[in-house]
Amino acid sequence: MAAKRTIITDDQLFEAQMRRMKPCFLAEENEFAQCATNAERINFFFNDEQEVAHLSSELSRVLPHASKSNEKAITCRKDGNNLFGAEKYEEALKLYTESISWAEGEEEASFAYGNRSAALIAMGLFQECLTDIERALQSGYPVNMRDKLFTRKEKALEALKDSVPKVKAYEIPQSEKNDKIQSARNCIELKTDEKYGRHIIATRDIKIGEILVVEKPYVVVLQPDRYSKPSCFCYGCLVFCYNPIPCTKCHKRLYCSETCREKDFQTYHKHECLILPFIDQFMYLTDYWLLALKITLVAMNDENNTEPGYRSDRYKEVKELRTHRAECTLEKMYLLSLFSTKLFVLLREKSTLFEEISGREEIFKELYFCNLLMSKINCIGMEDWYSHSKYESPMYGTGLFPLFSMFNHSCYPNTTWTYCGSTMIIRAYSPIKKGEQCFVSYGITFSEHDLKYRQERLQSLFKFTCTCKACKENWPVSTSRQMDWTFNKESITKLKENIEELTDKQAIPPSEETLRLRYIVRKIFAALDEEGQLGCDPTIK
Ligand SMILES: C[S@@+](CC[C@H](N)C(=O)[O-])C[C@H]1O[C@@H](n2cnc3c(N)ncnc32)[C@H](O)[C@@H]1O
Repeated sequence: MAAKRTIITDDQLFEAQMRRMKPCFLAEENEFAQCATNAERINFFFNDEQEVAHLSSELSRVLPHASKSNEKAITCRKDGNNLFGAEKYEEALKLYTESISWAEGEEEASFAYGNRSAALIAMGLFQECLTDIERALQSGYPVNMRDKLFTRKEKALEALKDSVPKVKAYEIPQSEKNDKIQSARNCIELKTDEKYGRHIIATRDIKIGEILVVEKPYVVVLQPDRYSKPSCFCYGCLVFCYNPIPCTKCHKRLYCSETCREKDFQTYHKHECLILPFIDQFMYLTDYWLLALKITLVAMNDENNTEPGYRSDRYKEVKELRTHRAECTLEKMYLLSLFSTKLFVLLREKSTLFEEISGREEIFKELYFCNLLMSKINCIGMEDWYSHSKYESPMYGTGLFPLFSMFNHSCYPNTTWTYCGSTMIIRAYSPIKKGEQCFVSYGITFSEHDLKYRQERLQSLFKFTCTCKACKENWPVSTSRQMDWTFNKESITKLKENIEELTDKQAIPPSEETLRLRYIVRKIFAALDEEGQLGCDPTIK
């Protein structure tokens, strides 16, 4: 969903394809309209021999890139050594990671693990250093060179002796867990009515800063920008780590641990890995299509947990998320089916997916198409506020959070969310009274966008007319940009005067100072979560 809640598909690319395909659509429109199910729509192309032959020949012209190469591994390791010699440890570390991901065999990788452990200890990352020393030893690091690893190990152990482990993740305390909603605190409930569909209601007064939800995603994917160069983001769970390990088959995907690698490989990457060398050639297959593929593969292996209540970790809830299928034009369905077919031909020719799902192909096609539509309404671009400066975009991933998807939109929302790795934390952004609905913003707020823009966007993307207070009363957009705020005595005094307004009085429309304060509050939430330093009491006093 736009900006913060990002639309995953590249709309302009899609529009361009629509224009290009218009004559084909018009020629086949009536025949295509006869298809009754999503699977039939995909089969309209998938069973068309001419179409498939054309796609296959496109594929046969593609030269796959090398997956592993010792030559590249050695070059990266040597370049890393030069940077290490110049005391540029962080840059050296990246090259050692690259060397590890290119290495064809364990022996070559062992050298880079050993060297990376030296960069890690120099950066004060003692635990990571110890892990890499173990990896180097297990991969066959030469016996006659092991002494320096053992010396380094002793130093790292010594440094770790008095350190306090960091709290890495927040969990809702057992006594406050919601017994009907898996990822929620016991201060909200799920309701349904005609105007809002399903929505979230506060079951008691909630103070600003209180945590409402701590939700693990059903599926996440890493933003291409974060894996195109070797970085420190885990492809499986998106956490930041300094000493990732690569997929054993390709150099393109890195993981925080063996467990994460194995889990991602078994559910998804074993198929993706085989089509990766070809995927760049099919520019229309953006990460949006791969996300829908990942959701579908996870769903096909869903063990059908029958526990009562609303759960974030099963397909039953995902299947019931909105798709707005009825509002989708025939032309759009035509194009979505055609593109899905292209992905399926690629998977059939280059991966073992279709053999594995033999007998369940039609279910797969049906689910894939639904997930494609559903992702657009429900998946969310994940943004980090602090660590992104080195990357092209603050977006580091895209995720599907089923409970988050139960929150409706307001242009002046009373909740906001941040991330700790791939876990989402939703907090009260203003005080919420018992019985009030909890809203998030779908990236469209009254302070940034005027009423006309908001209504048009929300209608075209999410198919509803917003009736929040800001829309009904046509509040003016903010005159000063929130980003312009700077810390100084005067600005802090002004903000202090407005804390009461933010926490108790709720002036309507809110003043510029209150808007700034909300912005700062959100930054504080993000800083707490990104650093993984959430305390025991998540309420701001
Ligand atoms: C992510 S879902 C939210 C949950 C949804 N109400 C449901 O029943 O599944 C987004 C959809 O909810 C509806 N929606 C969201 N905010 C709304 C609002 N303020 N008023 C009415 N409908 C809203 C729209 O249909 C939108 O496409």
